[in-house]
Amino acid sequence: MASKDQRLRFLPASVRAVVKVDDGIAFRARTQYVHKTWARTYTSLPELFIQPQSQAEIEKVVNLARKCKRRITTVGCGHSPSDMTCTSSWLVNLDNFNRVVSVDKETGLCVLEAGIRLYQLCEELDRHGLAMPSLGSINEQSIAGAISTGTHSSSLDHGLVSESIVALKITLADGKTHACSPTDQPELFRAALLSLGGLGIITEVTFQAVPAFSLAWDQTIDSDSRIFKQWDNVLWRQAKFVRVWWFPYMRRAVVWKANVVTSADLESGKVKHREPPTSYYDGWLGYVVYHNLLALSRWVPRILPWVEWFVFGMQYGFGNGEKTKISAVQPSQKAFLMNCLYSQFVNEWAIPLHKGPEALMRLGAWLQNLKPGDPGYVDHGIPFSVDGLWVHSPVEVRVSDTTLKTSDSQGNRPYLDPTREDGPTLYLNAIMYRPYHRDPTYGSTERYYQGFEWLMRELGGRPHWAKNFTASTDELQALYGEDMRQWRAVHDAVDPDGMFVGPWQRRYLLPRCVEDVGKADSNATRKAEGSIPAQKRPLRFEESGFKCEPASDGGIYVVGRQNVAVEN
Ligand SMILES: Cc1cc2nc3c(=O)[nH]c(=O)nc-3n(C[C@H](O)[C@H](O)[C@H](O)COP(=O)(O)OP(=O)(O)OC[C@H]3O[C@@H](n4cnc5c(N)ncnc54)[C@H](O)[C@@H]3O)c2cc1C
Ligand SMILES: O=C1O[C@H](CO)C(O)=C1O
Repeated sequence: MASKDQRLRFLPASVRAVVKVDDGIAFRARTQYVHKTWARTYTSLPELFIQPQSQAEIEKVVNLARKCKRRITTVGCGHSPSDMTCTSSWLVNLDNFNRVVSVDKETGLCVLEAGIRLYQLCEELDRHGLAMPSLGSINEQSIAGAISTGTHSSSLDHGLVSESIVALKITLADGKTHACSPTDQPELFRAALLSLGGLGIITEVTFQAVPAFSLAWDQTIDSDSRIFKQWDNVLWRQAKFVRVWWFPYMRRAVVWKANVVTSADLESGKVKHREPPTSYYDGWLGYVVYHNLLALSRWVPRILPWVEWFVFGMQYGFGNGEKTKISAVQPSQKAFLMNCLYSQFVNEWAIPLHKGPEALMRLGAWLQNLKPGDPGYVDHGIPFSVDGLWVHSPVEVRVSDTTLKTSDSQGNRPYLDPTREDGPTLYLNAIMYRPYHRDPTYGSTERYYQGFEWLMRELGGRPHWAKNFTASTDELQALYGEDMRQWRAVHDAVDPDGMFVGPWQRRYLLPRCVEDVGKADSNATRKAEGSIPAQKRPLRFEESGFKCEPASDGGIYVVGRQNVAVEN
């Protein structure tokens, strides 16, 4: 193992002098760590990568950062598809602060160190006859990362993952760890429940688990017109968990639905666990075929409607209805999971549930360039050309209802919750894959998302924070109104010097700020934004004072500056 001096040898001498002081508490930091997001879409080179193993070590990191005037970004496992975990300053990761502190089998309340991954949590809960009430598509995320972005599953009986958090602890810029809950510092609690890394380091959560359960699920494929007819009364209420993948060119959709199997039925043997049927095409072959067809479509994008027909026909069947049905019975923590395939861009918005058929019909009419008289034609109204635009499949269609278990009055609704406060929410997630980590045909993702976002905005949508949306701070302020002001008020009180404001947080959460722009490094003097010569302005993300360059292995290299968190 490299000595501490070796691990820190690339630090500026002034910083090295501060972090080397031995006070008996470990500082597990190293330089030259390359941070890549899961999709390898974004890369950055933090000055330090730090993996603390105890609360005291976490507090020490914050105190040292303050002394060294460094900003802190926290990363879970980097599964957020955006550059929200990219920094050139200090990157903190709690993979080694991931224990289960306590489990109460009777109440289901568990105290967890915040770095625990969801798969570790599910395994640990299962040992105690407990489970997470619901899961999204994967179980890789850290619990802190999942709640911090508003991660959700698909069920009208559930809201965000954060609705299962009944209390938490967060280490703030003062270097102290604060406890909060709906009754203890409720403003801090509501701000921290969905905080996008911008408040402090969440170190511990109290999680409400439920008795372990299995799911009996089935999956069928049908035409979207039939699905739209059932939308309001049947589709989303026919089972406890329902999720849909919509194929814009074939105008078909896969409907996956699952109900809880009673433990009595499992114990008596009336219902038995069984895996779904597989065909020769599932698994490796289907994975490789789709990947290579997507790669080919980078050069010949017009094959994409055919690829959609072929790939999903091979996987789910070319017909519609009952004959396409498959089913299984699995423990919940397995049944929820799906193979999310390849590196991807994802742009997901939350709109009112009842607007779903309109949204998909208009999106379909736009993407297919339908004309009056064509089957499925509606006036989409999207003011962007679709000429030469071909997109990937599917669009994920999911639901939640955050009004059942959270509210302002109960003190547990996150200020930055993007879902509806007046009823069920529909999420539409537009996926564009990056085959072999290469972007789709030049400009196609941007144009797809331009049209998609325009429609989502028109239908009253708000973006999923983790994904690849475009919105200005002013727009987000308008979309969240008083809630955004409340979040900022908490932020300004607990992090007045912006220690936890990385480039992403600056870009989206705080009012346009001139202080960073023009700073080349920590010694640079402040400049008013207006005084920066045009040619020196970074091309993208200019309000964050960062620039982004193409990375040599695909994706974007986020180049930052060692911004000081506190002025001398
Ligand atoms: C394949 C795939 C499938 C996905 N499926 C779903 C899905 O079904 N539903 C859904 O809603 N989303 C989904 N997502 C998005 C994913 O759930 C979120 O991006 C989640 O935040 C990732 O967790 P993470 O641990 O990787 O966090 P990161 O991406 O590392 O971080 C996310 C945010 O949390 C902050 N953060 C992390 N740890 C802490 C901490 N200890 N204290 C304070 N802040 C912290 C970070 O600073 C950052 O702002 C999916 C993403 C992928 C790549
Ligand atoms: O962001 C996400 O990626 C997967 C889809 O591939 C998923 O379900 C998300 O949410």
